[in-house]
Amino acid sequence: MTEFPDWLAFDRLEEDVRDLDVAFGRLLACQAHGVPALALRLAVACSARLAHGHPCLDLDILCGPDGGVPAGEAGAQGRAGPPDWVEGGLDGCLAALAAADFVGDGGGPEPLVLQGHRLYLARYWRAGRRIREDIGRRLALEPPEARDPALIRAWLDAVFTDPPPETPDWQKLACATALLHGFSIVTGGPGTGKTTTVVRLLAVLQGLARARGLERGLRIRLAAPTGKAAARLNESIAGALDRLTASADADLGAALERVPAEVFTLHRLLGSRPDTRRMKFHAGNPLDLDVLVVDEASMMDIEMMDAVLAALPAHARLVLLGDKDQLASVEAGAVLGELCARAQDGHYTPAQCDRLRECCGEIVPEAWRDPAGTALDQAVVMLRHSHRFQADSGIGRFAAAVNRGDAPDVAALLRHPPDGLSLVRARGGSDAWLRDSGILDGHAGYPALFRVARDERPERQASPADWDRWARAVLAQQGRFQVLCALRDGPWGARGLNRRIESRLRAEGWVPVAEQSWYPGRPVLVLRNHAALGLANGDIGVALPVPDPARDDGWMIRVAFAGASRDAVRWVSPARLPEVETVYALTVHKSQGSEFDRVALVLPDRRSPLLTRELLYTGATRARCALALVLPGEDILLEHAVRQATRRAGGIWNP
Ligand SMILES: Nc1ncnc2c1ncn2[C@@H]1O[C@H](COP(=O)(O)OP(=O)(O)OP(=O)(O)O)[C@@H](O)[C@H]1O
Repeated sequence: MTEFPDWLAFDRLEEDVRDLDVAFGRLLACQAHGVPALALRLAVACSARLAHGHPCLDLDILCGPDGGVPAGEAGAQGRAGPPDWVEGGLDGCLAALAAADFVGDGGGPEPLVLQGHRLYLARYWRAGRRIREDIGRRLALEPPEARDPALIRAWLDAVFTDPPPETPDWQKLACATALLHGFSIVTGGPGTGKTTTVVRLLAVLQGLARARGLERGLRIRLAAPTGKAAARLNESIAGALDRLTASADADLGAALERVPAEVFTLHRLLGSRPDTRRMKFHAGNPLDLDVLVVDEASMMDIEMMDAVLAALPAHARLVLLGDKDQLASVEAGAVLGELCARAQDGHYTPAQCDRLRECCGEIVPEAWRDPAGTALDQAVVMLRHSHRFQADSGIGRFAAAVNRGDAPDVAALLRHPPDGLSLVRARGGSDAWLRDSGILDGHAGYPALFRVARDERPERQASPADWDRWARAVLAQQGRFQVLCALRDGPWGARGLNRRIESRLRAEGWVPVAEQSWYPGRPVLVLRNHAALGLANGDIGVALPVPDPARDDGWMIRVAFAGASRDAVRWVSPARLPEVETVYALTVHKSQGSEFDRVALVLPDRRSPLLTRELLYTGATRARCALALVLPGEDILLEHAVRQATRRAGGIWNP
């Protein structure tokens, strides 16, 4: 085996260099001849950046004042200037890469690609290029439904009958925008009406398709990145359909009947197979559909976006829904964030404003107009009015202040918390915070979960439907309250908190003795996809006792998971479950796509690069009614988190 040259000193890179990254560096070093050590180190750093969600190594950031510390960490480490191993600054890096035969311009077989000042692994560069080209083609497409503005207007007026909560009616504008383009995005914070808007859009699309003689209607599919997000979208689509159907005339009623409520996970939609990256549906075997709506699109990474676009027929529309301000996917590429980078200010051209006015009667205000707007700008609409939070609601105000990076406002809100918001200090080794934050509350906290599991349990001879009903009640209670945290490890991470909460629940008599790991009421988190069981990474189930005549005590434990439709329950034997862990505390990352009535958001007691503005915002907006912020450390940690916006290297939409 070739000796690993110690002059490369990858361990001095000050990156979170993984074994995988070093192995990549070794491979390049073995094959390279006369290549500067700096080029190899940059290649290893580029590979290491992927673990932080960056699809590329941005040399301007690396050589800039923050010194290339992974996004958001510069302040935490207080370092100024590039790291020591970057010899000769930006010019030195560019010269080293120019001399490396493993770096190309994307046209050849080289494993790395340099574009301007950004270094990519070729695989991600190619995926980014395919995404740009595909979205560009769909933006240029004029869908058949877009050709008759008067008919569009008639249909939009038929579905938007309530007085709008704001002027202009951004939901109506979002519908019109999505009708006019083969690719569109509706972004907005929690409860801004993304689902409501898309149900109206789909009804209008079906109405317009029928009007142009397409009797079979459009083939529409709804999807979301995770099972949890898919289940939630299924519920809210079904609710929105019910509400619209209640006041619909015959034409609208017929169109609504053709709007599906079933939601697929993206993996299921694409036909993912175990142990291979290849999907059943791809460019050579495209999906058979006309419209695809993907919710929670902020969770889509670059590879998933690439796979979805590839599998979508050329004529099909893609509508992405999501909150651009949420945490991006853990994998590389904040695709939605990049695509929505200019959404805040609209940038609609005069021609687009005229078209929108013709199609929906709404006038885009001057502040959102821009004669230099791009094709992508015209296809993105940001909804701004939350129907979930009143203007004075604690959660809404807190989330908005965090999103603005307004640390003084966040501090002021926590000094005099409005309804729905509370600050709980966890100090001096005392467990009082467990009670103060609602975790031990008998009506709303975890004891309520055990109470429903114990008190509402059916009689032994009850019917299967009764057992399912009970399981649904337990799962509904599980969805009412959740402890969230920033980290996995450490006393204030998910692992430490789970142990602490479980032992406290044991002390209070809810959880049985330590040896009994599968006890009634134990909530568990699935850590791996399991296609055969229909379980996805991130699904949460609850262990419950059900009758088993074959056993001496007459009972066995099964884990109940919510099924695909509203009343369905999947019962799984613990022995068949893939990797799971107890989940009294869930990381904010894993909670994406879920919502709870009440949330206790526990911060760590020291600074962490993971504790960012996006994480706080995402955690806070998982709560519908009440948010308790638990602070075990100094207030300054919260201030740092609010100021620490994730700075991803971008590089997908504008390489
Ligand atoms: N124009 C509107 N007028 C009145 N109520 C509305 C309107 N739009 C949405 N709502 C209500 O606001 C709530 C949230 O709407 P919706 O679920 O569509 O938002 P969302 O952006 O998809 O939310 P999230 O993704 O955070 O779940 C629903 O109860 C819905 O009925």
